[in-house]
Amino acid sequence: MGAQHARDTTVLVDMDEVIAYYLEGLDRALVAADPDYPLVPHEERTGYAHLGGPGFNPESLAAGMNTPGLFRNLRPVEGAVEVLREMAGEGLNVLVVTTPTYGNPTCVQDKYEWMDRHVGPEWVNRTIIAYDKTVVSGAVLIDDKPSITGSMEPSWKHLLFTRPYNRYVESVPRIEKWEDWKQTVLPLIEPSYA
Ligand SMILES: O=c1ccn([C@@H]2O[C@H](COP(=O)(O)O)[C@@H](O)[C@H]2O)c(=O)[nH]1
Ligand SMILES: [Mg+2]
Repeated sequence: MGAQHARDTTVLVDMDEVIAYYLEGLDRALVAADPDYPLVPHEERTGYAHLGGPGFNPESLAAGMNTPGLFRNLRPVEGAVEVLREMAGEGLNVLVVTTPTYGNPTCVQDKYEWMDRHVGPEWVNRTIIAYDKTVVSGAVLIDDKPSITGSMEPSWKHLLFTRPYNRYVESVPRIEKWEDWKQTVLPLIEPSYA
């Protein structure tokens, strides 16, 4: 049996900070692990890895990141679930691609359960949990991380999902909010969709 979808019509979508508010959940876990943890206001984050204020304790950060259940309780980003369904409804092959937190004992299961609960059971097997996103084939990857590298030359074009800490990045085309998906995603995929 041949492949059902062409790479050219495959849209890859990141999870943390793109469809689910990871940092909100992390802040809750950090304060629970260490009530004195110096949280960084999200608007003041200067980079992807800026997860602690002055004098933060790396052990507290690890305890927060590895808190069981952290990934199960994240709030969906406004419009994200609707757009995932809308893109799929337009015939695009939509896959969610997300990096796990290795030290968090429930991260992988939580991510699948989150997809089941918020997007629908048919999306569980559309969810790829991978450290190396470059091995996943697609036309576009919508991701908030400014630089995504791995073992391969990616097949996809990176569309940067705007978050406060990546607003200084100029080298990557961006999508500001989910309602802009048609103007930003469609021109990067098969011309017949644009
Ligand atoms: O601002 C952030 C957001 C996430 N992380 C860590 O990365 C993974 C998820 O990575 P994706 O690139 O969104 O797939 C998350 O589990 C955290 O461990 C981060 O360090 N900073
Ligand atoms: Mg992300």
